[in-house]
Amino acid sequence: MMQRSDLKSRWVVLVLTAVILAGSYFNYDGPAALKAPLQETLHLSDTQYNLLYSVYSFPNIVLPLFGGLLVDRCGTKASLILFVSTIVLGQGIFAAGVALRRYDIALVGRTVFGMGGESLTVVQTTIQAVWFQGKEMAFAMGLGLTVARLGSVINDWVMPAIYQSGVPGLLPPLEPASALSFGFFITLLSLGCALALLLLEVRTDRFLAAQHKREQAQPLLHDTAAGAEAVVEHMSLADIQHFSASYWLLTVSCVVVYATILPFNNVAAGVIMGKYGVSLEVADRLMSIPYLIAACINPFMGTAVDLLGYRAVMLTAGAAALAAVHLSLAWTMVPVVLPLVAMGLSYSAYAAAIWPSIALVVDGRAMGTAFGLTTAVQNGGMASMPIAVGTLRDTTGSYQAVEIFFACVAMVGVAVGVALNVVNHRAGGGLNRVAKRRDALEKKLEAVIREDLEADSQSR
Ligand SMILES: NCCCC[C@H](NC(=O)[C@@H](N)CC(=O)O)C(=O)O
Repeated sequence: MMQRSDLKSRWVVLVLTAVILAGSYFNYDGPAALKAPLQETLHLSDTQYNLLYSVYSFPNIVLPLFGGLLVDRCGTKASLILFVSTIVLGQGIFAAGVALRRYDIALVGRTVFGMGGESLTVVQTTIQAVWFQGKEMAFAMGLGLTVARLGSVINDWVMPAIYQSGVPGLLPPLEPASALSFGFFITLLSLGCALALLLLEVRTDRFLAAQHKREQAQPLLHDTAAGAEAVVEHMSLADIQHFSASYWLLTVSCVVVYATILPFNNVAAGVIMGKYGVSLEVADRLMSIPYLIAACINPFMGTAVDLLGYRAVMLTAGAAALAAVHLSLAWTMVPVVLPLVAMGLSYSAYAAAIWPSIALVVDGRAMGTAFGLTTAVQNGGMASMPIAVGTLRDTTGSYQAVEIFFACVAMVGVAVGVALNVVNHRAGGGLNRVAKRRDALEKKLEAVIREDLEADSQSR
């Protein structure tokens, strides 16, 4: 039966989903690019400024799970429009709050933005998984992540520039709300792409339904259907208990390994300055190396995964390399560029393997819930990591203990990866096989069954 992944329009879907997420990542990092002007304009302490990020993160320890359930129950189309509209609304409220010099309104804006932001990642990943299943899934997810991360990088350049010069005739200079209003226009661009995607999905539904009808009209498929209607079961929270051991191991791996990458970025400048004695400006530039490297090579890592498989091996190797990176930052004085480049490579390898793996170990109707649950648990890890890191740094007075801690967490990721390889091997080793080959095998099997049924119906 023809599927979405057989259609050429999947490449349009890839572009649209990538731009949608880039709009979200662009605005997530908005406060960081405008830290000083925001603190000055709204008279914010460091704690109040950090709260702009905490109110984004904390609800997301739970929300993406329900976001994912919504994706499975109501479909990707409705969920996509809902989550993109939520980030538009959130960014609008945030910009208005800053324009009105109302910190409370700004906080409400960031909270609403967060309610859409992470669930948007879930629906975006689900859409890519559906459109690229058995095809170039890891490449598509890698390219999507690259574009999204570019959204963060562009934000770092564009926001301060708009703050300085405004937009002639439209937005006044030296006003943080101007830059944030520009961010609001970017969310409108995401909404435009979401609407275009909605149209494409509706047309695709019609096309595939017509195609399906035509296939059912063939005598063979009358036989297989035997007059029975396909039952579409709806996903419920209780169905989570049926997720496989591989899924749970992937989720634990995602929490621990991501906890050694993204939260490291928050303290990277401090680690580099403390250890190598460079200025804040130099440390800021150096700390962008891992994300830049990852952004450049994500699509290639994705292609490697699509062509070779070895997902479980790759995510275990990624965790091991991250442990080595953190140990070298704790105990050696190698030029700092080396561990930072190695971190970018390992992050990219890990990300290329983990997200497509989740799509492979769950049933299609549970995909949104599975991505949602993993994202929710992952956010739990990322919300608690800064607290652990801050406490370690305050009690020991140095970043060495922090780096050893990061390395230990990465080693837990290695142990989970080894367990995943064993469990998955016992279950047939699907994670380490090439998805295309699985697809081909399934098609071969389908053809054999089809031939059998045809022979059967002729002999009757
Ligand atoms: N299509 C996969 C998208 C996930 C990419 C991943 N993002 C996350 O894990 C987010 N849930 C958390 C975050 O962005 O902070 C990434 O590697 O950025």
